[in-house]
Amino acid sequence: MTGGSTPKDPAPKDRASRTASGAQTAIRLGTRASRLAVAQSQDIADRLAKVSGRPVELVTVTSEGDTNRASLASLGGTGVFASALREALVAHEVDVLVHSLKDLPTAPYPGLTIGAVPKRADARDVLVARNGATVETLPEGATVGTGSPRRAAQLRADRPDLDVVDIRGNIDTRLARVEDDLDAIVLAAAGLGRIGRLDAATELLDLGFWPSAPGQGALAVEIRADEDDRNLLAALRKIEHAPTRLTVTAEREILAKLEAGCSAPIGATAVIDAEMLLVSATVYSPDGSEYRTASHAAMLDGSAQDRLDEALSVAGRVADELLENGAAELADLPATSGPGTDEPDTGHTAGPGLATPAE
Ligand SMILES: NCc1[nH]cc(CCC(=O)O)c1CC(=O)O
Repeated sequence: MTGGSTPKDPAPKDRASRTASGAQTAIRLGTRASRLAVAQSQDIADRLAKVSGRPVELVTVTSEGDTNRASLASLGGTGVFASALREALVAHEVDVLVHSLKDLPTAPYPGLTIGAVPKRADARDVLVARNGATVETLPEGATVGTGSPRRAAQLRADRPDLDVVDIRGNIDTRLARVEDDLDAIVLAAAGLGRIGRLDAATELLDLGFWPSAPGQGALAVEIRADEDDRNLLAALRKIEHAPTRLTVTAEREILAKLEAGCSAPIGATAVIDAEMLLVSATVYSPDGSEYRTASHAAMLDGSAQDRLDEALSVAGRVADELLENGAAELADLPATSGPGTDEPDTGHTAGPGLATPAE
């Protein structure tokens, strides 16, 4: 190397939490522009600012899922919302992303990792109906909107007389349909709560009969896998909620094992009760006429890693039992092989099971 006398401006790959002059560097949080995305991003930004002592600035990133009016299914898969954000993260344009965990594909994304899973909000779905109706009191043949095959199957399982209508759009758009042309819609309690509209709910749907999407109500804070900003890493550890990480890991493992996308007709619920992890999942036929449920439990002890391994193992048993009972055929999932033919994790990155819209 021939020593140049005037060093160029160093352009470090990773920014330190302070500049050379001692000023604090802002943490840049990439977000979609939707009301829900901004609400949950701002919530995490506020918490990160508090625990890191640094400013956190929101950077809006537009994705195809936001601009394309076509049905999400035609956009070719899960993660349509996440991909533009993830590209910005990989390119060092932002430092953290906040995702709704249930919209995030289970396959790992090269170069990125989930830096924190904060405490989960309500995992339940809610009914928003005219005249304060509940599922039970909806009039015969009432129209109920949802874009989720799981919710459609659950509604049909309970009330075969209902007219389930496929709807799209953000939460405000969907709420407006109840004023407009529908008798009711089904939404996530967490999303409604985050935009301050939980008052619109006319019934909270019990997870026992209405298990919600794996990871529903939880957020994932994504960072670069090689992030070396120690202040940021410490801040993420402070907003991490270990029981949530554990339960959503179990729920998402079932989705991965069934090779299902985020809108497959699958509900999953994991809870921790007095150090006991209970994991159960239900897979529906699209018309709701049939379903399979499996549940397993285990005591949790040992290190955080032991507990995560146990969660994965319990979830694996749930998935295996569902497959043994024909869940893949029932819901038309690609994972028709059943237990015992575990291939190296190749099936999760592509295939028809992933080419499905977000809920
Ligand atoms: N795909 C839409 C979506 N993604 C995340 C939420 C909010 C709930 C959550 O964060 O789990 C919603 C709205 C809904 O399902 O009603």
